[in-house]
Amino acid sequence: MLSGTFISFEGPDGAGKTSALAAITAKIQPTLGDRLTITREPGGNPISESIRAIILDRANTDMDYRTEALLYAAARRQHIAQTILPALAADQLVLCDRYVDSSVAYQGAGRQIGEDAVAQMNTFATDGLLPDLTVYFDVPAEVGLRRIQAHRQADQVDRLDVEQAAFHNRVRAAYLRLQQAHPERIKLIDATQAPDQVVAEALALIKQTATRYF
Ligand SMILES: Nc1ncnc2c1ncn2[C@@H]1O[C@H](COP(=O)(O)OP(=O)(O)OP(=O)(O)O)[C@@H](O)[C@H]1O
Ligand SMILES: Cc1cn([C@H]2C[C@H](O)[C@@H](COP(=O)(O)O)O2)c(=O)[nH]c1=O
Repeated sequence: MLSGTFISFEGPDGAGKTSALAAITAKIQPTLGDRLTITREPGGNPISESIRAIILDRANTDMDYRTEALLYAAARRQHIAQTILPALAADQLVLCDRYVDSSVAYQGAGRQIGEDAVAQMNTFATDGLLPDLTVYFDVPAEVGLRRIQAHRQADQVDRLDVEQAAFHNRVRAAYLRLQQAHPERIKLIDATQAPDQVVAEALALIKQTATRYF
């Protein structure tokens, strides 16, 4: 029985998910202690982090798009089995930086494999496990890319960050379609706002869904 609460953070590159997650963790960790699991995709455990390194390595320019989609799904399956399910079974609040919506947006729309095909392929990996809440950090693609270029060292920019603007525009458009298709699960935040406001709105959504932890 999975009694915990599962919340994912989604958005285009540079939307501010990772910094918001760090700020939220600093605010709620003192209260929640070991009832809180913070994790990310691809990654979250040694096997999935190893797959992440292969996927994001800028040297892997010849990776086939379906190979890429399958590697994300493989990392996800391991993450679910080894990290997410045990945490939910232990009644924890799980906050995850990216999950299956990333595959639909990046591989389905960005790589143009097909959003339905990627969603279907991932039902095998997830066995139908979806977040109770997805906080979608919405920014125009060029805003996210400008942030990344302004703040990251050249060696921190990965294989997907260096994709062309058209790719990132397709990713953002797919996220907006997902949000419109699943408004009860996916809640949109205007992530062009100041960081403190973005964090306050994300935390309010988390508290609404995970009431009993606060
Ligand atoms: N609301 C904001 N306004 C301006 N800059 C921001 C905001 N939020 C985050 N940033 C800055 O933008 C950059 C990207 O933020 P962050 O790494 O949190 O984004 P991300 O969504 O996790 O990106 P990625 O998915 O590419 O890892 C960082 O340098 C961060 O300080
Ligand atoms: C889970 C997932 C991620 N991606 C992409 C999105 C980002 O460009 C990178 C992950 O890096 P981050 O800095 O940790 O956000 O991978 C993807 O294309 N498909 C996925 O399923």
